[in-house]
Amino acid sequence: MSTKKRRQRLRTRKRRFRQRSGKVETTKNKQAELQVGAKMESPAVELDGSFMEGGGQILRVAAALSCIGGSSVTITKVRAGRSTPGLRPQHLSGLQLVSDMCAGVLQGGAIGSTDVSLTPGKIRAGNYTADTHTAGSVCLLLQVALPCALYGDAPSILCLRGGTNADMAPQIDYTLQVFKPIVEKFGVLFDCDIQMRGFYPKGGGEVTATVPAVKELRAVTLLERGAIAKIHGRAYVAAVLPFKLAKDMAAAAVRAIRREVKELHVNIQAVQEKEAACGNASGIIIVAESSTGCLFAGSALGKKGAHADRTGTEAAEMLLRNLRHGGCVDEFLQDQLIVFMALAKGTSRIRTGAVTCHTQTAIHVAQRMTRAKFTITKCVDTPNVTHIIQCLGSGVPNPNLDTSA
Ligand SMILES: Nc1ncnc2c1ncn2[C@@H]1O[C@H](COP(=O)(O)OP(=O)(O)OP(=O)(O)O)[C@@H](O)[C@H]1O
Repeated sequence: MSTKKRRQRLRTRKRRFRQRSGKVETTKNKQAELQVGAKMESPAVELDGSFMEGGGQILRVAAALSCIGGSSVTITKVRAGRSTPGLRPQHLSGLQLVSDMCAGVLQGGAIGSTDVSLTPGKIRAGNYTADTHTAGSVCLLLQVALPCALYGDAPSILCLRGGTNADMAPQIDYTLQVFKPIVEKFGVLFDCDIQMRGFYPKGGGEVTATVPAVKELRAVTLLERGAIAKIHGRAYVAAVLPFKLAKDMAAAAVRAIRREVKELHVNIQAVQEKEAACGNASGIIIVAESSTGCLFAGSALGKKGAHADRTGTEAAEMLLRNLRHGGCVDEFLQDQLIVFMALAKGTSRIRTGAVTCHTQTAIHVAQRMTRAKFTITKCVDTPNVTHIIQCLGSGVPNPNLDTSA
């Protein structure tokens, strides 16, 4: 027998002996210990779904942080603040998606359910599909799944189906032009392709997001607004709606913005969506960029019987409202950044206008689910009143990636 083989045999014998005497950690033992450890470190959390905002956002923030942190979460009184309480298709598909991504156990996962719990397992990278089968927002599916995908062991590909431009949710253009460049500052990199736009009531939209895993997220400081340097936008009509509606929306929006912002050229493109759109719809998104890289948006969707002018003006007024306050993010981005602030390593500071109820709710959930600590400071600098949301993040490293590499 060769020396090499003899040594190998000896090592095997020694290991068997240590196993019998309980001195060695087999992979199985290690996993069991880790699981017990994870459970001990991450106690189950119970959340009241009617708290403050009382809507779907509580579910998304809680489920994403449960997946990443390993603590099970139970949410009672789901969406009690809404006229149709309980899980709707978008919320249910989002929960099922993250449950799949972390090989978790989802209880109460049914339309209308008002009590739901998620017991997460380990996040596994892969190709995942979620379909709301309605016009439920694909951007809100991304909102719950993106943080989880970041904590996988490799890149994940998410195929998300539903509405790309839905009401009361980010339009996909917002996700790509406002949300994406800002979360990149935390180290959140993803690509997103729009295969098909989908609208109310049919849905039928599809986007594919490719999300690389991260080792950890970094803290972000956004305190200086700078000057508004650029305003551009997109007014669209899809399918059989006349192109004139898009032009009218764009023109009305430009007129409204010009009343307050006189020194900048405002470029809003009118677009007719043809092949890659499912259903009749119209809408507009306008984005303003500041000299320090802050991004703000105003958006609106055309409604049956409403004039295109009205839709354009509505989006412009939303944008102007967000330009007036002097903060560095708009009223929607605030709440969408809370999860990343909570997960990041170090202290993030973000100047905002009035702190929204969605943001306060997200902070409440993030503090229940992680060790992150948030404070909000009001700053009066006449005529502006802004707030600084500060967060000492929990600095959660990705346990699924080899951080020594
Ligand atoms: N016009 C908009 N532009 C960008 N983001 C938006 C816009 N409107 C809403 N959002 C974002 O969409 C999310 C909506 O969360 P919310 O919980 O209200 O919706 P939901 O999941 O559809 O649940 P519910 O039906 O209970 O309201 C928030 O993150 C909010 O910031």
